[in-house]
Amino acid sequence: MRYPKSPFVGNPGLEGEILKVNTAGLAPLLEWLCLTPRVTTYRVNTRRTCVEECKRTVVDKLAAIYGQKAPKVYALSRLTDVLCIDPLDDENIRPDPGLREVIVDTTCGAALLRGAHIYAPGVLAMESNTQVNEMVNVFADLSGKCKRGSTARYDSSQKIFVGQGRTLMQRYQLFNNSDKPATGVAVEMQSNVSGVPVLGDLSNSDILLQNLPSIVCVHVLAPQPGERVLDMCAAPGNKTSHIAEIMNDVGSVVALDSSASRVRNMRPRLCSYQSITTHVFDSTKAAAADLLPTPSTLSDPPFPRASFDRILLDAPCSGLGNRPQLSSNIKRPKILQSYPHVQRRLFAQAVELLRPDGILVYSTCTVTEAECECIVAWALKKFPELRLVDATPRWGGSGLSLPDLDVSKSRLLQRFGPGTFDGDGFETVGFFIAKFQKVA
Ligand SMILES: C[S@@+](CC[C@H](N)C(=O)[O-])C[C@H]1O[C@@H](n2cnc3c(N)ncnc32)[C@H](O)[C@@H]1O
Repeated sequence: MRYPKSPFVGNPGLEGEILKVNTAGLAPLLEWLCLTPRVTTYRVNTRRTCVEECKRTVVDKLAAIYGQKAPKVYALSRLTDVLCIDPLDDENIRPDPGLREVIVDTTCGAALLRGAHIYAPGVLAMESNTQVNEMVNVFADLSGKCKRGSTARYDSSQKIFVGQGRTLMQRYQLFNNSDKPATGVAVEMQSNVSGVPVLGDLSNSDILLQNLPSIVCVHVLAPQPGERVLDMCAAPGNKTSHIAEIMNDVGSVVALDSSASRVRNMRPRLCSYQSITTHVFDSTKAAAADLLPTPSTLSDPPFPRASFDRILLDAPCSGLGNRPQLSSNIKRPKILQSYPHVQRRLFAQAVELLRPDGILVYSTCTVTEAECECIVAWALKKFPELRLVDATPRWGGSGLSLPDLDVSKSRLLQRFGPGTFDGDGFETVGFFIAKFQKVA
């Protein structure tokens, strides 16, 4: 089967929700969402190490796997904490008819195309008699109809070839019906059709696997040592740690998230930063108009008005910028329509909490007008005290223009989408960044 040209096959109602004004861009956008960003990026914790040091480690790992064919690893001239890994040159692999098959769902398939291995919960089906250490063809099931644990070959026109791997587990370990589901790598990928090197995730306290726009986003916020910074929707904390690193861990970074389990999971990773405090808190209630700033009111949410120098609102969103998207989990327009409501509520709190002259960055990992440019247009109308400022450093393209957001304003935004290459010429996931300053 051919790769899909839209993550919403057969769902025109949903497609219609994505770009309502700039409809000419819709078809290229949908096709682009299905494709894999082929450059892998890591953010380097420059408080602990440097890009050159990490580069040496990654180069050695790649050489051990790919020898002479190892892809290029390089730093970026304008972002001093990013390490990039190019795709392999000649990945033109096809399914080998002599091999047995493993089937994964589309979420797992997307991760494999970006260089991951298959973890046990990701395996939907493995043919009977597959042995440990056996090479297998790996397919992703686009239809969602493959039965978990099935033993027969999954004959479907709706499966796409993703790559080949070597099994580390057998069927009885994967589908054992016990209270303790299997964990760990089930199939170690050897190759994939995207050509993204199969490294798994090398993240540790020195480097973090992170998409380039997420790294750019915190540079746009540009926090300064000694400042008081609020990260309103912080979990899993990837941008929170970046904020603290740029501030040299000096000042105060307050990380809020409404999900208790997500905060619990991010705490161990953030506890080595002196400047970060984390709270389980609903940020739609983060501002308390009647509080005066005192050491105690500043330490726990809700917070007094105008009590932060900078605020990052990396809002909950439809996540449609994630690439590749072989088939979207969002099936109904109503779900898409629900996000702007909470985004506006969070935004209104951010404006209250920001001090005069302070900086607010609004970002999403999605591509819909309603969650990106429309929120900016709404905010500029609703809060005359805000002015839009240039979202630099710039790696994505301009925002889209709308009837109430002219080109002079949309140029200040940063949208990562089809055809918007960053300075070094590679494509990323979809993302949106807007930067505001509160007029004193
Ligand atoms: C896009 S994720 C944030 C990613 C994070 N900034 C990072 O880079 O690691 C959005 C987060 O918003 C949280 N969230 C949703 N509604 C919220 C609310 N009302 N208050 C605080 N957090 C909320 C979700 O639990 C989720 O963790």
